[in-house]
Amino acid sequence: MRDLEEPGPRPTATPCGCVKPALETGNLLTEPIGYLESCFSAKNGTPRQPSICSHSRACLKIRKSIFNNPEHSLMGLEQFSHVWILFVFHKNGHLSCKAKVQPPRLNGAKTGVFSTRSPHRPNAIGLTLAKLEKVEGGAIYLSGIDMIHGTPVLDIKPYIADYDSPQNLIEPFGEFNLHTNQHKPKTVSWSGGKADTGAQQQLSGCDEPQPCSHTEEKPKCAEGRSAGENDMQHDDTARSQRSSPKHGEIAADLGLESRRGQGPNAAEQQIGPYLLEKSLSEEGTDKRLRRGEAAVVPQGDSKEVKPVALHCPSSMADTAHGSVVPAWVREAPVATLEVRFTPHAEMDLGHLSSEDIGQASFKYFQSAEEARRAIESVLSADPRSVYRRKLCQDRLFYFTIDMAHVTCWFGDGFAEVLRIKPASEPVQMTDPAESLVSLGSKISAFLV
Ligand SMILES: C[S@@+](CC[C@H](N)C(=O)[O-])C[C@H]1O[C@@H](n2cnc3c(N)ncnc32)[C@H](O)[C@@H]1O
Repeated sequence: MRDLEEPGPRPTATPCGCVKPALETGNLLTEPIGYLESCFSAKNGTPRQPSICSHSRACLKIRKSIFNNPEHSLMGLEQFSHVWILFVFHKNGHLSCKAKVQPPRLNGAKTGVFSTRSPHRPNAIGLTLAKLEKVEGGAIYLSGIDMIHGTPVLDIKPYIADYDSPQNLIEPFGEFNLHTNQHKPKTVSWSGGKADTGAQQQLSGCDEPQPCSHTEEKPKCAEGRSAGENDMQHDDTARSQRSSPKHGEIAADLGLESRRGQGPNAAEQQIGPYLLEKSLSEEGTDKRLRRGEAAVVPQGDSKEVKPVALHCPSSMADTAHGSVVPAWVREAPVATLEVRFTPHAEMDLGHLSSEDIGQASFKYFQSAEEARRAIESVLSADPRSVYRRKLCQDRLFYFTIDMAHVTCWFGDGFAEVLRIKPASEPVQMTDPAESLVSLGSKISAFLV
């Protein structure tokens, strides 16, 4: 055990001088199993979590350099409705990360990187639960994704609710004691069902917002920041930092959005750091947090998430489906936005989906309606960074989805699409030879 924890410049060398294989020391040399073809071409406008846009589409072709017969590796996968996709945040821009980050949902406040889904982490690995639309040969077709085009994918694993969802981990008879060969009454367990609204209200009652103290200088507005990025500063640069990040360019997000009618509820299946302790004999009456501290979401900038004493039941935001998440995850600072299209944008959308000669048409979406719904989902979740939301409110916002380059602006409680033009530059694959979706070859059979 000591070996594992010993720091040093040569992690593969053991005290006796022999060199351990890289795998044993955790120094895994990864090779992408494929590069994702996604309807999102850039970070800007890409949903923060897959649940935000169930219409989003992607496909992944297993590379022949991984398996001679890629289709063999996908055998049986078609029997699953959802898959976990492990991938590399290859467009992070730098390899550094900070111990504390500012996820958009915290509106400028900081929290530990490991309590977030920030792309900027010691190992830039992302995890997305996507809907598996179909398996075809050596390729899989996905929907409900939050990765950009060209994302290197490291692994695919089937989603298995029995293993992956805490609600299925309840031990109805309590823990089994190996020594006594008996079950003992449970002291640590899950509620296993939705907490009643009254309880939830009571639980959130303690989450008093902290006073706002905005002390930072107003920075200059910069275009092209990603949905997950903001310009607030971070501290505690990771020891693994390998290159200097541009100041304040660290993105952060948690983005555990509740699902909108799509597959398993990822938000509700997150195991938060706070376990619910509930004695079986006191069911429904005594809910206490057992481990760690829960968070209060400050409403101002540059604040850290304030820990709340364990005995305060209101620090626990939700016990839905046997998992617990802090209040700030659910109570986002930004409400869902109403999405409007100007008549001009409506016309643009019609043109874009028409099959007129010379007119670009969608590659991932089957109809203008589907594209519209995808655009609506992206915008209603407010894809802007905290920085843009607060300091560049009046700026136009652009993003590209499939073949559509969308221009919009944000007002109080709404987003309005002004123009939808054909994207000028077709999305390039990291490895163009691997491309499944080439221009002009619309994957109309996507959802067949
Ligand atoms: C907050 S992360 C969450 C990703 C994943 N669901 C997770 O929890 O690990 C999603 C954001 O990462 C960014 N992103 C997506 N693909 C990326 C890539 N290949 N490289 C860098 N950033 C990426 C986009 O801005 C997107 O909004």
